[in-house]
Amino acid sequence: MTAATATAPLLLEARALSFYRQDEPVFGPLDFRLHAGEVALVEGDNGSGKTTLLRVLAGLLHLDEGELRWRGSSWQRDSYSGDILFLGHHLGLKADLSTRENLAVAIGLYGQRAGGNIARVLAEIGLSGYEDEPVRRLSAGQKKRAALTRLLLLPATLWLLDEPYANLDRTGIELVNHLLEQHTARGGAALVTSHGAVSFLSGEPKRIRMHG
Ligand SMILES: Nc1ncnc2c1ncn2[C@@H]1O[C@H](COP(=O)(O)OP(=O)(O)OP(=O)(O)O)[C@@H](O)[C@H]1O
Repeated sequence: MTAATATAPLLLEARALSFYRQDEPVFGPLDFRLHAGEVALVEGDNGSGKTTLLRVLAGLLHLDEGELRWRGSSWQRDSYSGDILFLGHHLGLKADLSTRENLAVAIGLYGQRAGGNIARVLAEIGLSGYEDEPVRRLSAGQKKRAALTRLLLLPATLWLLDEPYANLDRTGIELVNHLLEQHTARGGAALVTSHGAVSFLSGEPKRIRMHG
């Protein structure tokens, strides 16, 4: 724990988490803590369970063993779902809707951060001129950017980002790091998986190792 996190509120605590498929262990037992203002890099080989862990935390898979606590209370999926934003391999975009329409759907489902503005956010994310383009006509990197706009508009405290840098060019990678910095500076936290080299703009992330 750094001096900064020593005083920051504890958001997420995982104790002896384990997950099995057909009685075969996928990961665990795993212990970690995440404070407000922290980014944790989830590390491990292909198939070590990084995506599975994020899906468990997002409430999409049932936890087999262990305990999860959120802000000091026992983890109840329904009670903190609005606090969590999961960005997975499948970006959760409707291909026939425009980027603007996709964002409106996400806001309708999860609410909107105070002061959020769709047009401004699309410009900030580098999608000016593509606001009304159906998502199926966007490049892979533009689709990733369209998905990332949710980070700017939805009100979550904990971001679960599975390979957020995939398909992004250099400015896109810097953009993700900038979003992470903004988010942690206002008390948010994030768990991030990445196979590529990650250079955080400042500081070193905490590391959660799926093996050893
Ligand atoms: N839908 C599924 N059904 C059955 N097994 C699955 C499923 N999804 C993943 N697995 C298995 O669970 C294990 C962990 O997969 P997971 O995707 O969590 O790994 P990962 O660390 O994210 O991998 P990668 O680095 O390749 O993205 C793997 O052995 C995988 O084969």
